[in-house]
Amino acid sequence: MLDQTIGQIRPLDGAAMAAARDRQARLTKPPGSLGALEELSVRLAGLAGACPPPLPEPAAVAVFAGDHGVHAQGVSPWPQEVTAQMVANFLSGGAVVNALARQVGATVTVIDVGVAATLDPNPALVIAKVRPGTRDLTVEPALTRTEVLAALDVGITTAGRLIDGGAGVLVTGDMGIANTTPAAALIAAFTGADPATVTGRGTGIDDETLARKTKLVATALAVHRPDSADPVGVLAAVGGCEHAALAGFMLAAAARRVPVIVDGVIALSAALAAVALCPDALGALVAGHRSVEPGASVALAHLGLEPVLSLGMRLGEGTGALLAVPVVAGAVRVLQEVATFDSAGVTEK
Ligand SMILES: Cc1cc2ncn([C@H]3O[C@H](COP(=O)(O)O)[C@@H](O)[C@H]3O)c2cc1C
Ligand SMILES: O=C(O)c1cccnc1
Repeated sequence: MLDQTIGQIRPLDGAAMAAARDRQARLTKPPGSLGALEELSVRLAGLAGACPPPLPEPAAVAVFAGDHGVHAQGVSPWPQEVTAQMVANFLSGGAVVNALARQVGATVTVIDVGVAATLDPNPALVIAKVRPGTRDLTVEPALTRTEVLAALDVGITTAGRLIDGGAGVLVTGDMGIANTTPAAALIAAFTGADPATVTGRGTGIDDETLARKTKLVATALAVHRPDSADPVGVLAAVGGCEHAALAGFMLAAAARRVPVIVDGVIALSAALAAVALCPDALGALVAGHRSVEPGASVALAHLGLEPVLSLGMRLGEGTGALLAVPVVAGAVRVLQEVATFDSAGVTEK
């Protein structure tokens, strides 16, 4: 599915982007007065191949859940069983992602792509477990290449289902205790940044644990020497099931020319993998927010994306990206509905 998906991804449509720029200049407002909304509307026109593009709604967030062998190294203050417990919380509607999804009218889909525990059957849970938790990336590859391809397929299938079900914009979500460690390793591998500049406190670790976590990321890179020209190999060496699934999810959105709002450091590490697999996938990505996790800013800079929001958030689950949904929709609605100087009879300067 990966090759087929990548084969469908095309660059942004230059004519639609030019039409959107031209229209932004004729709307009844001083040119440039909508700041980043204007360039956002231009990109969305380029993605849709139409000016104006369709409203990016309804939104659908997919929360990919997985566990991590590196948890055994004490990189997170939280026990591994919290991953499965939070999945149950998502399914009963009690997590932050559920509240914020309700706020913006988004559906929440939860996918077990690699949770260690066997989860109770629930009609609302998609079980697509590639393996029950990854291997410890500080001693051996976290995943095999075959497992990475399977997880990429889970993301591709999920995006396809949501788009077929009518979603106009996709939102990335993640759950996996310890998953900021593989995220940091992926960001270092794809950007070449130093482990110390990309490793952060995750759910809230003390100075001593942060120093150890940073060393573990450096060890993983030294053990595997991941080659950024081989993104599947990088995901296998130092990634996770949810990271790979998120990369597939973004690629499938790009293939279907549907925007995908990217959440925090886990999603951004996956975005680096997606763009390494297919550079034109970048056109479909909207950075929802700037997580305070340091690797997030390194990844954003590498991708050349300016986030919509900056709220000092560091939760994951898709929460920051969900809050950006109305802003992204607003950028399109302006292009669709605002009168031009000509049509409204407003005098230009
Ligand atoms: C109750 C709870 C809810 C969460 N929701 C998202 N995360 C976030 O924190 C985890 C990553 O941080 P670290 O690498 O430090 O473990 C992931 O599960 C991520 O989604 C949560 C974490 C916890 C504890
Ligand atoms: O950036 C994030 O999304 C994030 C940060 C810390 C822990 N979990 C997620």
